[in-house]
Amino acid sequence: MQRLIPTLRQDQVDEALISVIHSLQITAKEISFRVGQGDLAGVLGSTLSENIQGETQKKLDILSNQLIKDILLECGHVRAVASEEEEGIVLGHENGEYLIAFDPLDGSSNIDINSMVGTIFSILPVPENNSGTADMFLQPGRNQVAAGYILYGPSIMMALTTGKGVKIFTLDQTVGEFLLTKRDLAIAPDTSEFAINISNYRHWQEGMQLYVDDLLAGTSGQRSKNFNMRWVAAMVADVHRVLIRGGIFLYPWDARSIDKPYKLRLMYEGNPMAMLVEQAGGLAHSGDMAILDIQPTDIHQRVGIILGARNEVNACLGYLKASQ
Ligand SMILES: O=P(O)(O)OC[C@H]1O[C@](O)(COP(=O)(O)O)[C@@H](O)[C@@H]1O
Ligand SMILES: [Mg+2]
Ligand SMILES: [Mg+2]
Repeated sequence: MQRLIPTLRQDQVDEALISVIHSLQITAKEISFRVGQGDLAGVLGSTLSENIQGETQKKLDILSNQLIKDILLECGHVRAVASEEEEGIVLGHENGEYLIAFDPLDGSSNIDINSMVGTIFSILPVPENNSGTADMFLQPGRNQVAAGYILYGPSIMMALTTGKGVKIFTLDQTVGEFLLTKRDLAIAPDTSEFAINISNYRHWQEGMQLYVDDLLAGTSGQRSKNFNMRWVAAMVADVHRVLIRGGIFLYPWDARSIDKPYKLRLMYEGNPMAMLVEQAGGLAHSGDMAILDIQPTDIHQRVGIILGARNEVNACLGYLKASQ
Protein backbone atom coordinates (compact mmCIF):
# COMPACT_ATOMS: atom_id res chain seq x y z
CA MET A 1 0.00 0.00 0.00
CA GLN A 2 1.22 3.43 -0.92
CA ARG A 3 2.28 5.97 1.71
CA LEU A 4 0.74 9.46 1.93
CA ILE A 5 3.66 11.60 0.75
CA PRO A 6 4.65 9.48 -2.31
CA THR A 7 0.95 9.45 -3.28
CA LEU A 8 0.89 13.25 -3.22
CA ARG A 9 4.08 13.40 -5.29
CA GLN A 10 2.51 11.05 -7.81
CA ASP A 11 -0.47 13.44 -7.98
CA GLN A 12 2.05 16.24 -8.72
CA VAL A 13 1.07 18.21 -5.64
CA ASP A 14 3.26 21.24 -5.02
CA GLU A 15 6.17 20.46 -2.63
CA ALA A 16 5.26 23.33 -0.28
CA LEU A 17 1.72 21.96 0.06
CA ILE A 18 3.10 18.46 0.63
CA SER A 19 5.14 19.87 3.46
CA VAL A 20 2.00 21.37 5.07
CA ILE A 21 0.15 18.05 4.72
CA HIS A 22 3.18 16.28 6.18
CA SER A 23 2.88 18.54 9.25
CA LEU A 24 -0.82 17.70 9.54
CA GLN A 25 0.10 14.03 9.41
CA ILE A 26 2.38 14.53 12.41
CA THR A 27 -0.37 16.31 14.36
CA ALA A 28 -2.76 13.45 13.54
CA LYS A 29 -0.39 10.92 15.08
CA GLU A 30 0.14 13.06 18.18
CA ILE A 31 -3.58 13.69 18.74
CA SER A 32 -4.67 10.14 17.97
CA PHE A 33 -2.18 8.83 20.52
CA ARG A 34 -3.69 11.05 23.22
CA VAL A 35 -7.29 10.28 22.20
CA GLY A 36 -6.39 6.59 22.41
CA GLN A 37 -4.90 6.96 25.89
CA GLY A 38 -8.04 8.81 27.09
CA ASP A 39 -8.27 8.90 30.86
CA LEU A 40 -4.79 7.40 31.15
CA ALA A 41 -3.37 10.60 29.62
CA GLY A 42 -5.69 12.77 31.75
CA VAL A 43 -7.14 14.38 28.63
CA LEU A 44 -10.86 13.78 29.16
CA GLY A 45 -13.26 16.29 30.69
CA SER A 46 -13.92 20.03 30.45
CA THR A 47 -11.89 23.09 31.39
CA LEU A 48 -13.21 26.24 33.04
CA SER A 49 -12.68 28.28 29.87
CA GLU A 50 -14.90 29.12 26.89
CA ASN A 51 -13.86 29.55 23.27
CA ILE A 52 -14.73 32.46 20.98
CA GLN A 53 -18.07 30.77 20.21
CA GLY A 54 -18.98 30.83 23.93
CA GLU A 55 -18.68 27.03 24.16
CA THR A 56 -17.04 25.30 27.11
CA GLN A 57 -13.67 23.96 26.01
CA LYS A 58 -12.77 20.36 26.62
CA LYS A 59 -9.20 19.56 27.67
CA LEU A 60 -8.73 17.77 24.36
CA ASP A 61 -9.99 20.82 22.38
CA ILE A 62 -7.24 22.92 23.92
CA LEU A 63 -4.53 20.28 23.68
CA SER A 64 -5.32 19.49 20.02
CA ASN A 65 -5.42 23.18 19.16
CA GLN A 66 -2.02 23.77 20.75
CA LEU A 67 -0.43 20.75 19.06
CA ILE A 68 -1.72 21.65 15.59
CA LYS A 69 -0.77 25.29 16.00
CA ASP A 70 2.75 24.50 17.20
CA ILE A 71 3.45 21.93 14.50
CA LEU A 72 1.96 23.97 11.63
CA LEU A 73 3.73 27.16 12.63
CA GLU A 74 7.04 25.30 12.58
CA CYS A 75 6.44 24.48 8.92
CA GLY A 76 8.02 27.28 6.89
CA HIS A 77 5.19 27.20 4.35
CA VAL A 78 2.40 28.35 6.68
CA ARG A 79 1.67 32.09 6.61
CA ALA A 80 -1.06 31.91 9.29
CA VAL A 81 -3.56 29.65 10.99
CA ALA A 82 -7.16 30.22 12.08
CA SER A 83 -8.77 27.86 14.56
CA GLU A 84 -12.16 27.32 16.15
CA GLU A 85 -10.39 27.69 19.49
CA GLU A 86 -8.57 30.98 18.72
CA GLU A 87 -10.26 34.36 18.51
CA GLY A 88 -7.84 35.82 15.98
CA ILE A 89 -5.46 34.35 13.44
CA VAL A 90 -1.95 33.31 14.47
CA LEU A 91 0.85 34.35 12.15
CA GLY A 92 3.55 31.97 10.95
CA HIS A 93 6.25 32.62 8.38
CA GLU A 94 6.19 35.85 6.38
CA ASN A 95 6.89 33.99 3.14
CA GLY A 96 4.61 31.04 3.87
CA GLU A 97 2.44 30.21 0.86
CA TYR A 98 -0.57 28.77 2.69
CA LEU A 99 -3.25 29.60 5.24
CA ILE A 100 -4.73 26.79 7.32
CA ALA A 101 -8.15 27.00 8.98
CA PHE A 102 -8.96 24.12 11.29
CA ASP A 103 -11.38 22.68 13.80
CA PRO A 104 -8.86 20.96 16.09
CA LEU A 105 -11.39 18.62 17.60
CA ASP A 106 -14.78 18.16 16.02
CA GLY A 107 -17.50 16.36 17.93
CA SER A 108 -16.26 17.55 21.33
CA SER A 109 -19.33 16.23 23.14
CA ASN A 110 -18.24 12.70 22.14
CA ILE A 111 -14.87 12.90 23.92
CA ASP A 112 -16.08 11.84 27.34
CA ILE A 113 -18.17 8.92 26.02
CA ASN A 114 -15.26 7.42 24.04
CA SER A 115 -16.99 8.01 20.74
CA MET A 116 -15.85 9.41 17.38
CA VAL A 117 -14.03 12.74 17.12
CA GLY A 118 -11.83 14.25 14.44
CA THR A 119 -9.81 17.20 13.15
CA ILE A 120 -11.06 19.14 10.09
CA PHE A 121 -8.72 21.31 7.98
CA SER A 122 -8.93 23.70 5.05
CA ILE A 123 -5.88 24.96 3.14
CA LEU A 124 -6.10 28.26 1.26
CA PRO A 125 -3.45 30.08 -0.77
CA VAL A 126 -2.07 33.35 0.62
CA PRO A 127 -3.72 36.12 -1.41
CA GLU A 128 -1.64 38.69 -3.25
CA ASN A 129 -2.06 41.42 -0.61
CA ASN A 130 -0.49 39.13 2.07
CA SER A 131 -1.72 41.67 4.66
CA GLY A 132 -0.89 39.62 7.73
CA THR A 133 -4.47 40.12 8.99
CA ALA A 134 -7.53 37.87 9.19
CA ASP A 135 -8.69 39.35 5.86
CA MET A 136 -6.28 36.97 4.11
CA PHE A 137 -8.60 34.11 5.08
CA LEU A 138 -11.76 35.71 3.71
CA GLN A 139 -11.79 33.80 0.44
CA PRO A 140 -14.58 31.60 -0.92
CA GLY A 141 -14.09 27.88 -0.27
CA ARG A 142 -13.71 27.44 -4.03
CA ASN A 143 -10.14 28.78 -3.55
CA GLN A 144 -9.12 25.90 -1.27
CA VAL A 145 -6.08 24.05 -2.60
CA ALA A 146 -6.67 21.11 -0.27
CA ALA A 147 -9.07 20.05 2.45
CA GLY A 148 -9.68 17.06 4.63
CA TYR A 149 -10.14 15.60 8.05
CA ILE A 150 -8.61 13.09 10.39
CA LEU A 151 -11.04 10.72 12.05
CA TYR A 152 -10.00 9.30 15.42
CA GLY A 153 -12.19 6.20 15.31
CA PRO A 154 -11.55 2.48 15.76
CA SER A 155 -8.93 3.12 13.09
CA ILE A 156 -7.32 6.49 12.39
CA MET A 157 -8.11 7.80 8.92
CA MET A 158 -7.24 10.86 6.90
CA ALA A 159 -9.63 11.90 4.12
CA LEU A 160 -7.89 14.26 1.74
CA THR A 161 -8.53 16.12 -1.46
CA THR A 162 -6.06 18.27 -3.35
CA GLY A 163 -8.62 18.85 -6.09
CA LYS A 164 -8.10 15.47 -7.77
CA GLY A 165 -10.83 13.41 -6.15
CA VAL A 166 -10.94 12.16 -2.57
CA LYS A 167 -8.54 9.65 -1.07
CA ILE A 168 -8.59 7.92 2.31
CA PHE A 169 -5.40 7.04 4.14
CA THR A 170 -5.39 4.76 7.19
CA LEU A 171 -2.75 5.05 9.90
CA ASP A 172 -0.73 1.86 10.16
CA GLN A 173 0.14 2.14 13.84
CA THR A 174 2.80 -0.55 13.59
CA VAL A 175 4.96 1.67 11.36
CA GLY A 176 3.43 5.10 12.09
CA GLU A 177 2.54 5.82 8.45
CA PHE A 178 -0.69 6.81 6.72
CA LEU A 179 -1.29 4.34 3.86
CA LEU A 180 -3.64 4.80 0.91
CA THR A 181 -6.66 2.57 1.50
CA LYS A 182 -9.35 4.12 -0.77
CA ARG A 183 -9.22 6.35 -3.83
CA ASP A 184 -11.76 8.09 -6.09
CA LEU A 185 -14.56 8.15 -3.54
CA ALA A 186 -17.94 8.67 -5.20
CA ILE A 187 -21.19 9.55 -3.42
CA ALA A 188 -24.14 7.83 -5.12
CA PRO A 189 -26.65 10.45 -6.37
CA ASP A 190 -29.58 8.80 -4.56
CA THR A 191 -29.83 7.65 -0.98
CA SER A 192 -32.22 6.39 1.64
CA GLU A 193 -30.20 7.51 4.68
CA PHE A 194 -30.27 10.94 6.31
CA ALA A 195 -28.51 12.60 9.27
CA ILE A 196 -30.04 15.53 11.14
CA ASN A 197 -30.54 16.39 14.81
CA ILE A 198 -34.29 15.95 14.82
CA SER A 199 -34.65 17.37 18.33
CA ASN A 200 -34.39 20.81 16.66
CA TYR A 201 -37.47 20.11 14.50
CA ARG A 202 -39.64 22.77 16.12
CA HIS A 203 -37.02 25.47 15.40
CA TRP A 204 -36.64 24.78 11.65
CA GLN A 205 -38.14 26.65 8.72
CA GLU A 206 -41.38 25.21 7.39
CA GLY A 207 -39.73 23.84 4.23
CA MET A 208 -37.22 21.83 6.29
CA GLN A 209 -40.01 20.47 8.51
CA LEU A 210 -42.01 19.37 5.46
CA TYR A 211 -38.94 17.72 3.92
CA VAL A 212 -38.21 15.72 7.09
CA ASP A 213 -41.93 14.89 7.51
CA ASP A 214 -41.78 13.19 4.13
CA LEU A 215 -38.56 11.33 4.98
CA LEU A 216 -40.25 10.00 8.12
CA ALA A 217 -43.47 9.12 6.28
CA GLY A 218 -41.49 6.61 4.18
CA THR A 219 -43.48 4.52 1.71
CA SER A 220 -46.74 5.98 3.00
CA GLY A 221 -45.69 9.56 2.08
CA GLN A 222 -44.92 11.61 -1.03
CA ARG A 223 -41.45 10.11 -1.46
CA SER A 224 -42.82 6.52 -1.57
CA LYS A 225 -39.58 5.27 -0.05
CA ASN A 226 -38.38 4.36 3.45
CA PHE A 227 -35.44 6.30 4.92
CA ASN A 228 -33.06 5.30 7.69
CA MET A 229 -31.54 7.85 10.11
CA ARG A 230 -28.07 8.12 11.72
CA TRP A 231 -26.58 10.84 13.98
CA VAL A 232 -23.09 10.48 15.46
CA ALA A 233 -23.10 14.11 16.71
CA ALA A 234 -19.65 14.67 15.21
CA MET A 235 -19.83 16.22 11.75
CA VAL A 236 -16.54 14.59 10.90
CA ALA A 237 -17.97 11.10 11.47
CA ASP A 238 -21.36 11.84 9.91
CA VAL A 239 -19.72 13.23 6.75
CA HIS A 240 -17.28 10.30 6.69
CA ARG A 241 -20.26 7.95 6.56
CA VAL A 242 -21.76 9.99 3.68
CA LEU A 243 -18.46 9.77 1.78
CA ILE A 244 -18.13 6.03 2.35
CA ARG A 245 -21.70 4.75 1.92
CA GLY A 246 -23.73 7.75 0.78
CA GLY A 247 -26.48 9.75 2.44
CA ILE A 248 -27.39 13.33 3.24
CA PHE A 249 -26.16 15.34 6.24
CA LEU A 250 -28.00 18.46 7.38
CA TYR A 251 -27.43 21.15 9.98
CA PRO A 252 -29.88 23.76 8.73
CA TRP A 253 -31.03 27.18 9.86
CA ASP A 254 -32.88 27.10 13.16
CA ALA A 255 -34.53 29.68 15.39
CA ARG A 256 -33.11 28.55 18.75
CA SER A 257 -31.09 31.71 19.21
CA ILE A 258 -31.40 34.93 17.17
CA ASP A 259 -27.67 35.63 17.03
CA LYS A 260 -26.78 32.01 16.12
CA PRO A 261 -29.21 30.81 13.45
CA TYR A 262 -26.65 28.22 12.33
CA LYS A 263 -24.47 25.92 14.41
CA LEU A 264 -21.60 24.90 12.15
CA ARG A 265 -18.75 27.13 11.02
CA LEU A 266 -17.97 27.99 7.41
CA MET A 267 -14.19 28.27 7.29
CA TYR A 268 -13.21 25.11 9.16
CA GLU A 269 -16.32 22.88 8.97
CA GLY A 270 -18.50 23.85 5.98
CA ASN A 271 -15.84 24.68 3.38
CA PRO A 272 -13.50 21.70 3.82
CA MET A 273 -16.40 19.23 3.97
CA ALA A 274 -18.02 20.89 0.94
CA MET A 275 -14.81 20.52 -1.07
CA LEU A 276 -14.56 16.82 -0.17
CA VAL A 277 -18.22 16.21 -0.99
CA GLU A 278 -18.08 18.04 -4.34
CA GLN A 279 -14.87 16.20 -5.22
CA ALA A 280 -16.77 12.96 -4.57
CA GLY A 281 -19.58 14.04 -6.92
CA GLY A 282 -22.01 15.22 -4.24
CA LEU A 283 -23.50 18.65 -3.50
CA ALA A 284 -22.93 20.96 -0.55
CA HIS A 285 -25.42 23.80 -0.13
CA SER A 286 -26.19 26.32 2.59
CA GLY A 287 -29.91 26.55 1.73
CA ASP A 288 -29.17 29.79 -0.17
CA MET A 289 -26.18 28.90 -2.34
CA ALA A 290 -23.35 26.44 -2.92
CA ILE A 291 -21.24 26.57 0.27
CA LEU A 292 -18.01 26.89 -1.73
CA ASP A 293 -19.27 30.10 -3.40
CA ILE A 294 -19.95 31.97 -0.16
CA GLN A 295 -17.79 35.06 0.29
CA PRO A 296 -16.84 34.93 3.99
CA THR A 297 -16.94 38.09 6.09
CA ASP A 298 -15.59 36.65 9.34
CA ILE A 299 -13.28 33.72 10.12
CA HIS A 300 -15.77 32.34 12.65
CA GLN A 301 -18.96 32.84 10.68
CA ARG A 302 -21.58 30.11 10.72
CA VAL A 303 -23.39 28.49 7.83
CA GLY A 304 -26.36 26.26 7.06
CA ILE A 305 -25.31 22.84 5.78
CA ILE A 306 -27.13 20.44 3.45
CA LEU A 307 -24.64 18.07 1.85
CA GLY A 308 -24.23 14.66 0.29
CA ALA A 309 -26.12 12.71 -2.38
CA ARG A 310 -26.76 15.05 -5.29
CA ASN A 311 -30.41 14.15 -5.98
CA GLU A 312 -31.32 14.14 -2.29
CA VAL A 313 -29.76 17.59 -1.69
CA ASN A 314 -31.75 18.86 -4.67
CA ALA A 315 -34.92 17.25 -3.29
CA CYS A 316 -34.42 19.04 0.04
CA LEU A 317 -33.73 22.38 -1.71
CA GLY A 318 -36.99 21.88 -3.64
CA TYR A 319 -38.95 21.77 -0.35
CA LEU A 320 -37.17 24.92 0.91
CA LYS A 321 -37.91 26.78 -2.32
CA ALA A 322 -41.54 25.68 -2.45
CA SER A 323 -42.25 26.99 1.04
CA GLN A 324 -40.66 30.43 0.52
O1 LIG B 1 -25.36 19.03 19.54
P1 LIG B 1 -25.71 18.54 18.19
O2 LIG B 1 -26.89 19.23 17.60
O3 LIG B 1 -25.81 17.05 18.12
O4 LIG B 1 -24.51 19.01 17.27
C1 LIG B 1 -23.56 18.18 16.76
C2 LIG B 1 -22.69 18.97 15.86
O5 LIG B 1 -21.89 19.86 16.64
C3 LIG B 1 -20.54 19.65 16.38
O6 LIG B 1 -20.04 18.76 17.34
C4 LIG B 1 -19.80 20.95 16.44
O7 LIG B 1 -18.42 20.83 16.37
P2 LIG B 1 -17.41 21.08 17.63
O8 LIG B 1 -17.42 19.87 18.49
O9 LIG B 1 -16.13 21.29 16.89
O10 LIG B 1 -17.88 22.32 18.33
C5 LIG B 1 -20.53 18.95 15.01
O11 LIG B 1 -19.43 18.14 14.84
C6 LIG B 1 -21.79 18.12 15.06
O12 LIG B 1 -22.31 17.83 13.79
MG1 LIG C 1 -16.68 21.13 14.90
MG1 LIG D 1 -14.22 21.70 17.57
